[in-house]
Amino acid sequence: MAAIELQDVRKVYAGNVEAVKGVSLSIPDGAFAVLVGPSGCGKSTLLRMVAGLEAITSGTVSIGGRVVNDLEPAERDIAMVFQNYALYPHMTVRRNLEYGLRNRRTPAEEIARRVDEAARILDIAGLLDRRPGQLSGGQRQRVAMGRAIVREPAAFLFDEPLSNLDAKLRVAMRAEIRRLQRRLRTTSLYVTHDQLEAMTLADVLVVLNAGRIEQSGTPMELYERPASLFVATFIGSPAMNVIPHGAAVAAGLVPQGAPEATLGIRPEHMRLVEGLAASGDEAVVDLEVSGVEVVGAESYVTGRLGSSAVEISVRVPGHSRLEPGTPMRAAGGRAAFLRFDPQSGARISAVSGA
Ligand SMILES: Nc1ncnc2c1ncn2[C@@H]1O[C@H](COP(=O)(O)OP(=O)(O)OP(=O)(O)O)[C@@H](O)[C@H]1O
Repeated sequence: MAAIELQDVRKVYAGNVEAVKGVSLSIPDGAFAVLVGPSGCGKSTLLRMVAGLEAITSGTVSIGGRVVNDLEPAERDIAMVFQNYALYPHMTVRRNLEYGLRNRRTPAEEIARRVDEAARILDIAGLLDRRPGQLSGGQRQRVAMGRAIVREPAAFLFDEPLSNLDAKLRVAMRAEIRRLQRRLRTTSLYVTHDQLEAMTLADVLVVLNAGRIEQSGTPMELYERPASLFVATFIGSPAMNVIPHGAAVAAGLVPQGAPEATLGIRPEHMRLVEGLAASGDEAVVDLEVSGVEVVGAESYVTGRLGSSAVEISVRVPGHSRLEPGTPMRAAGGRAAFLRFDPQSGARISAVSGA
């Protein structure tokens, strides 16, 4: 096992595309780190530099205390799991699992031991004589995991491994990967653009934006104490409500002349109130219902704030039957509103309890 350390890592592609702009990150031995961010933010580039599939323009990458910048992928003691599985179609599952070990001239009994162990852990022992074409998507993904496990590497690198699976299978495989990693305690770096996947898998969640780390920490730290408006709106679904300064003043949420700030509040920190039923430490806004999304045990009611284009989403229990166009009043505890610098996006207010 091994810690992964990145120090001021940069990547400039031909044509002067600066994909990664100085990333420093420390992933402790045995931790599960997830890189998340919008398309094009540099996630895959960063992962590929750790894997050795992409040259590092500057900075250092070390795995287990050893700088690996100039090592070939095969010399880095890592195993990668890709979204397209990268299985050999003409080989049986057993052969696919054995392949890397055979290339390394691992003794036959050792290969058999590791393959049987991985097949047992992943519950694919009954599939060893099939070819990848005879497997379901989930089974193929398990074989791809198996191929990584048998290597017994210092680290696992995952590049959007679940994005080809349907929603239900993705959730099941996500839980399986987490269980497996907890059991094996192999340091892992996982790339996804799915913030929910990132939240549920990560010990260390790293939000990347335009080639830089916006924030890293535990999922709940990022959720409760986002460093920026970018993190606040990227983490959490539905997204945090954002109210620009002008709209907040017009709605009476902040007094005229108050220092400029963009407000943010999560849908679950708001509630619908009748008349003046809000308590003294709550702020109240009047909205016009613009949409209702029923997600089963609860609903998200969205309303337009005055004549502005600002929409605010409020979580309500059960099946809301509010009709679009109806007026509604929502209240949120004043302490639940976060304030962000309108220019830089940095959070400027303290978070209660933080
Ligand atoms: N080989 C390349 N040559 C030039 N530019 C590249 C190359 N590969 C990626 N880029 C650019 O580098 C930036 C980061 O790309 P990267 O693939 O790392 O993003 P990503 O966060 O993984 O995106 P996605 O979620 O869409 O896969 C993008 O602007 C992309 O266009």
